[in-house]
Amino acid sequence: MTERDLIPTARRPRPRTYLMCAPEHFVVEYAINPWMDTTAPVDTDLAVKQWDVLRQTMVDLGHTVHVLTPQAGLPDMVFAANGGFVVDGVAYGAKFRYPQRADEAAAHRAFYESRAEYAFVAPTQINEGEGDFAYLPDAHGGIALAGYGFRTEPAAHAEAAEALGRPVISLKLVDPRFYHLDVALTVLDDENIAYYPGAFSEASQKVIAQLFPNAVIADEADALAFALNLVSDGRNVVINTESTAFADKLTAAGYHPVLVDLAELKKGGGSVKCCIAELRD
Ligand SMILES: CN(C)C(=N)NCCC[C@H](N)C(=O)O
Repeated sequence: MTERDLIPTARRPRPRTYLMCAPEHFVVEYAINPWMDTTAPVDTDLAVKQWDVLRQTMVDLGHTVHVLTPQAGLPDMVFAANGGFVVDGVAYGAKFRYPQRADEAAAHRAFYESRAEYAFVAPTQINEGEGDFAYLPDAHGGIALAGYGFRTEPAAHAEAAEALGRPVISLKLVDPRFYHLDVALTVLDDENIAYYPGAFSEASQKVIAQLFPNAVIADEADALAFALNLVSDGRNVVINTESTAFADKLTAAGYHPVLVDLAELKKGGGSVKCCIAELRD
């Protein structure tokens, strides 16, 4: 028996393909979420160094990382998870809520359209990609979870269901500090999640509890540390260094946390997951 045989099947790592974009032009010059303070200094060089450690960490874990070319004038482009939602090679494109980020959508679209393995579906409804969509291939036959309330329109959930041919469960976000689904809920493996209940309406809390009775529960302090803005390959969970308390909860649940410092990018209102789109092809 090998060490791998001792890991429950659901918690075995699976090699993934990711899309990232270096924060070469990262600054906080507008405020479109409660974390952004245009008066606080930002060290762009430090942001690039921290991002590169994250990119290298994903490569060292055995994953494939594609990178987009960063564009001047698009300081939030580092948050590449917002550019689309890809399931089984179908890339449902993003349509950003705020004009400051609108031009990022074209860069993501060009990436998908340049690669034969993806079929791009242009959105008509406002949606911020994996910021508000998550996918679990082995839960309930393969379902997407989708947030609304701050950024993505509920109509985009129906559009995504039509584009991807998967059920999409709409969940209402109610706390502006957790303005995207991916700062309130995360996919840990192909069938289970972690989430902070207080970020959701009472009705949505009931929906999540019914679908995921074994979910790992985060508290407010975990959520404020952006602990849920993590990326898991099913076993290795890449999470920011501020989230040690939640990392301990993940270890207790059988996962393997890998800590990465992304403090500079938190000034833009994002962390690990925001920087990484998963390309499920
Ligand atoms: C998962 N992702 C991508 C996020 N949660 N995104 C962070 C976006 C931050 C940006 N300043 C904004 O407010 O749009």
